[in-house]
Amino acid sequence: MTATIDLNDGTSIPQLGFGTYLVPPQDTAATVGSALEAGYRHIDTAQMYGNEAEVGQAVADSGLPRQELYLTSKLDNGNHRPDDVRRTFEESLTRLGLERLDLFLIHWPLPTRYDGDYVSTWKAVADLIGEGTLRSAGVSNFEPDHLERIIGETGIVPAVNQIEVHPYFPNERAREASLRHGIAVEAWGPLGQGAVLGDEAVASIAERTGRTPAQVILRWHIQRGDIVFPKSMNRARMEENARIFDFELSPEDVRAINGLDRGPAGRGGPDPNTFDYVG
Ligand SMILES: NC(=O)C1=CN([C@@H]2O[C@H](COP(=O)(O)OP(=O)(O)OC[C@H]3O[C@@H](n4cnc5c(N)ncnc54)[C@H](OP(=O)(O)O)[C@@H]3O)[C@@H](O)[C@H]2O)C=CC1
Ligand SMILES: O=C(O)C(=O)[C@@H](O)[C@H](O)C(=O)CO
Repeated sequence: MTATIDLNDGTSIPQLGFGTYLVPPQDTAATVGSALEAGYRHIDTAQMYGNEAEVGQAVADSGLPRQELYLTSKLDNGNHRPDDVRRTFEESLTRLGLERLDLFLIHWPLPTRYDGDYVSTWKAVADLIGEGTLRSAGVSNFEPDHLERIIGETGIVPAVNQIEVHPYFPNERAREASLRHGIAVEAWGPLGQGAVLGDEAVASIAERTGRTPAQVILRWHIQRGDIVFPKSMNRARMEENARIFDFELSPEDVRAINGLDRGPAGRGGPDPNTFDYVG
């Protein structure tokens, strides 16, 4: 169903996955189960989403061999203190019913919290590698300055940076800073959390190519080399979002979608420089 992307630590990740933000816990086992049936093998969750246990339930119920699956979770904003990193990572493993996670990310840098000390948090996350319980360590919502600090002060380069990326907010500064360090880019909100789906330019490309707007947008991401995990609670849309490896956008279509960039106004989510929410 999908291509894979090689990470800088020698592992690889399926380029297409399934997102679980705002999938309520009571619906998660069925929704993720449906995504696994539809062929998804990469699931993105987070401590913050409150649905790790139900993701784990879907994985167990699927009967799929563990090595066929790629599972990511993220450190919640209240768990940045180094002592809390290991403890809550182990709690995530327990909730997920796993012996090993494929990827664990610092969810937000929280530069205005914990005295701005996300460097110690990064060191604690990276230290989890090598104990057999985590394959790859990364970050999320890290801006160029945050990346420079953690790499400069620890010498450890994250495997991925999961950032907001979509046609209205291609986030080129953070994307290029990541790629310059060999850090793979995971595009969260690849459909602009729904906002890009009604775009006229996208609709006209969709009509001409016989695809849907979601497929056109997701294909644009794939051709850029970004890792995506669209979320849908609808089985038909899950299947639609996965049928993106049997066509190609022309250079003209790619240029037209690149032209939808709205600059900073296109950002749909919080600004990582100021976001300091701790639940
Ligand atoms: N690291 C971070 O800070 C963040 C990470 N994420 C991760 O990224 C994932 C993806 O981002 P997300 O915020 O969910 O937004 P997406 O860009 O994936 O958009 C999801 C929305 O689009 C709708 N949708 C999906 N497919 C289609 C389709 N084919 N046609 C029409 N509508 C569609 C969904 O509705 P419906 O369910 O009804 O189909 C939902 O409303 C998250 O689920 C999460 O795992 C997200 C935000 C922040
Ligand atoms: O979904 C995530 O992973 C997030 O971090 C966001 O939901 C973020 O917390 C947010 O948008 C809060 O309004």
